[in-house]
Amino acid sequence: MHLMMNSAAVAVRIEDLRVRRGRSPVLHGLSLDVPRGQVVGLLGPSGCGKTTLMRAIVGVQVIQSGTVTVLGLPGGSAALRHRVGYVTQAASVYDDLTVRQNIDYFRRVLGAPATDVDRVLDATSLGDQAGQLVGELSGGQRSRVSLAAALLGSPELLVLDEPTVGLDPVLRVELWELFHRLAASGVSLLVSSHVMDEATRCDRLLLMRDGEILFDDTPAGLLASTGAADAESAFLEVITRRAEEQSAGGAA
Ligand SMILES: Nc1ncnc2c1ncn2[C@@H]1O[C@H](COP(=O)(O)OP(=O)(O)OP(=O)(O)O)[C@@H](O)[C@H]1O
Repeated sequence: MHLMMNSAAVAVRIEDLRVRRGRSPVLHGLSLDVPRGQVVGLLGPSGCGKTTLMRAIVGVQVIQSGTVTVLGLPGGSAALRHRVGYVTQAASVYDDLTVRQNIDYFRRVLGAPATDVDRVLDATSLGDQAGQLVGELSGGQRSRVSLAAALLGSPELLVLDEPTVGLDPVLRVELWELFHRLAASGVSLLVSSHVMDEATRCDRLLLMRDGEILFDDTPAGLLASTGAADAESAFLEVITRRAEEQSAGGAA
């Protein structure tokens, strides 16, 4: 059962959300809260619906039914445009501009202060690449340019779709440190991953499978409630229990 938090403490509230993509139902009536000022991990296998859920939160996904409330407003409201940062899996940056030119371009579009450029380059450890063309960067560096652009204007909610894919372990650790620094300053983050060892880096976890949230608690809560030694085995245990519940429900 989904337990509701006090709405002032919630950055995102989703109630009974159903989404179809093409002819297939992808999200089957899911409900969840993302608390403010925390790093919430959205973990689940490829194709389970993580991107679809994130698209619904940022307001670019047509929904079938249910409600999505973001920072107290309906998801996708014009008033949220500058308050929510979204980074998709494909880096949306210009290859023929340098890192700094890209960031400065997005800063002007947003109307963010000029001082933001160095702040976001610094936060994403891109200072040394500032003068390089984005087309000449590695995949991990390119995705950090997208993340830097999303930090412009200091959004209150960051929705990050697999931001650590393709990064080496040192950069992954640095990015998670950045996420926690942002959370400590009051930013709410929803970060998707299909790498289960990232689960322990989150304040809270949403485990997703086949368009459903199977688990919503802290990493410590996940290990305690399953008795598993690591997040990967815990997820498998959650899946097994869910399958048992379903077959018991079906048999009743
Ligand atoms: N444009 C689309 N049209 C129809 N179906 C789609 C479309 N995009 C995604 N789907 C389907 O929706 C389901 C959920 O996809 P989604 O991209 O949300 O999953 P995901 O968990 O983010 O996966 P990944 O980790 O691989 O990115 C999949 O079954 C996918 O085939």
